[in-house]
Amino acid sequence: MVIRVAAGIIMRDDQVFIALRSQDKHQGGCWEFPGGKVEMGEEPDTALARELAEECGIAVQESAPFKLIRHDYSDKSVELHFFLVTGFSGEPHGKEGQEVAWVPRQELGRYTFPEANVPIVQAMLA
Ligand SMILES: Nc1nc2c([nH]c(=O)n2[C@@H]2O[C@H](COP(=O)(O)OP(=O)(O)OP(=O)(O)O)[C@@H](O)[C@H]2O)c(=O)[nH]1
Ligand SMILES: [Mg+2]
Repeated sequence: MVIRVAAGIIMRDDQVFIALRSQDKHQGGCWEFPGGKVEMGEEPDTALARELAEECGIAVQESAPFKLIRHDYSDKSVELHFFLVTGFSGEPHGKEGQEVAWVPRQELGRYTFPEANVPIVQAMLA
């Protein structure tokens, strides 16, 4: 079974907002682009808006599909719909208590992301 996920690369100026996945989660201890599972019958962009409101307390106003990545971890397979989020209201924060950071795009390589995110980080560094 493939798990569909929507995740947002939240950008302001040349900085990207990332969050730390808690240890008890899949890929815990890795940094992530905030987001979560697409529910049954839901569109990825709707899931994105819902998840970013829940996890970061923002309302998405401008987003565009960026990359679709299929990845098989040893324990699960994911289909990640990454969106570039360039317009939002509210100030992104760790609404669920997660550690967060604004990172200059060129410095994303210093953070450990899940394996599936490697092409995303590479694209951001290019
Ligand atoms: N949000 C997010 N998930 C990612 C990224 N990269 C990546 O491989 N994933 C994987 O995608 C899956 C979805 O993640 P999630 O745990 O955020 O889902 P969720 O918010 O609905 O969480 P929940 O099930 O704990 O309520 C996880 O298996 C996670 O490891 C990423 O950049 N952002
Ligand atoms: Mg999540």
